[in-house]
Amino acid sequence: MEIVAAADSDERGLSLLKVVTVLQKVVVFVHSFTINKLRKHTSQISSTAGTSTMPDMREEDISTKVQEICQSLILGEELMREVCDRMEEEINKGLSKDTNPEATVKCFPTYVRDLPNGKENGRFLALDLGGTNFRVLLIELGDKCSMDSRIYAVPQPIMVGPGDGLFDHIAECMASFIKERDLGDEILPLGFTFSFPCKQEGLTKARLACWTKGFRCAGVEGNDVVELLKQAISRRGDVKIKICAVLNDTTGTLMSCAWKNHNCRIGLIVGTGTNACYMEKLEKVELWDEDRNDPPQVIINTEWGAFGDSGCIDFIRTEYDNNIDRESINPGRQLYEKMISGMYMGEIARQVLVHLVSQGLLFGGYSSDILLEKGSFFTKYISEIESDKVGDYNNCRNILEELGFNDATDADCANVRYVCTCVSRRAAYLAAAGVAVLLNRINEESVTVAVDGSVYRFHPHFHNLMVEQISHLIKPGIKFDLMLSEDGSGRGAALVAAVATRIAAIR
Ligand SMILES: Nc1ncnc2c1ncn2[C@@H]1O[C@H](COP(=O)(O)OP(=O)(O)OP(=O)(O)O)[C@@H](O)[C@H]1O
Repeated sequence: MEIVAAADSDERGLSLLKVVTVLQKVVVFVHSFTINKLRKHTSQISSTAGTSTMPDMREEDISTKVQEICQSLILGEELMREVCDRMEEEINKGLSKDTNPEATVKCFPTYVRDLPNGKENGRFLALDLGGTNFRVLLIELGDKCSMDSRIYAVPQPIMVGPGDGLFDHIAECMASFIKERDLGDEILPLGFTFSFPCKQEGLTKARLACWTKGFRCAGVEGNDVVELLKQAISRRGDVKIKICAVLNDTTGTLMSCAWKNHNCRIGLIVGTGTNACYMEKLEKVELWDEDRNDPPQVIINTEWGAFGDSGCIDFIRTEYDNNIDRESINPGRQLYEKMISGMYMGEIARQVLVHLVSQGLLFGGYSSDILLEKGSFFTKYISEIESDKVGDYNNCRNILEELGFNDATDADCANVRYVCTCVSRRAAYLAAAGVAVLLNRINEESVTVAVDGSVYRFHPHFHNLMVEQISHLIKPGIKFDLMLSEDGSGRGAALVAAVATRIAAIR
């Protein structure tokens, strides 16, 4: 009796399932029919409007609803100028003695007072820690620069484990590099590129202010990272080096470019994180309490990734930015960085895509499990999708297949591309706002900005978008160019060490 009843209810369940499946199909059909109608309607509206703010794509392919949802990511001229004004205010706060303790853009003086003259020479070691990989480099400066380097992974448990573990790992990689190249007998000068916010107290003393970019090693914040490195080296006892300088990758980028380009005054990174440094007149650096002799200037490491942590750019932040911040390992911190850099851009795009799906505006309203996973939409996908020619969705389709969407329509692809375009354009414009503020401060007739980082390097339009926006925001009469700076963290570190040695020899 019981068994029959169970079979009965199973059958009823199955029939119910069939009805639900048919209903779902009807809903999907009606839904995509409605969306297509809506798209046709939108394309008429757009073509009569005759304007396109996205020259690299056909805006008429994008539904009004999708455009409305992405509107919060679009920054018009007025907003951009407001961002610049607030960045200017925050930099002034960072440089002034009274306001620096509460400032979010810390503007740390780097103790690098001079740029290379192009005649630097010798052999140097460099360590580069600050993002996705850790590298050890051997650099030979002369007429040309030759470099030998090796990349070492920093395993995730080390990134969030005890500080000693991190520095032991660095020392171990360095020891194996030195051994492999038989450099044991030479005491080589070393530049340590450590690209996290540090308060420098000298050219070889840098206290970590706070970890960023996914690192969180205990016992390092507040301590001198050069000292921690020295301790790790002495724990091993098999490495002989002379640490000549600790620097940030922005400084390395600026120095590396300035080696041959004497107009270079700004270093910019748009990679895992974002940051910039620039050459500032000492008279504007109230914080500076060392000698004010020639040269009366110092490179300032702005640490602008933290711009907005005071709430001053909340007026442009979106629900997607809030979600990303909330789910990050450093909520409330590095808010400007979280809108710009490679660690977050893909995730911003994913958040928007998931929202569009939930509104029934993408993929017939059905997501894939992969798209719902945090971090599944890589920032490099944005570059790849935007590299497709207008109207061609080759890369886009491949990526969507990787994400579990095998039947994406052209309209889906156009919408995905539109989202990517909005996210990358906003990132490029925001980075441009910061650069424009620095150019206006420097106020020289012609300035080269040295840029590094995979987002700037590989995104197909990032450079052009930045140039376009900087041109709008700088004072008339200033000329600038953005130059890809090759290997700031290696060659730049060697150059800082070389310039420091030169200055020390003169004094
Ligand atoms: N093709 C690409 N287009 C856009 N972004 C990319 C691309 N490839 C990698 N990225 C992003 O660039 C970031 C890595 O940048 P980069 O290679 O400059 O690393 P890094 O030197 O470790 O970072 P940082 O300079 O901030 O310390 C990652 O977040 C990654 O998502």
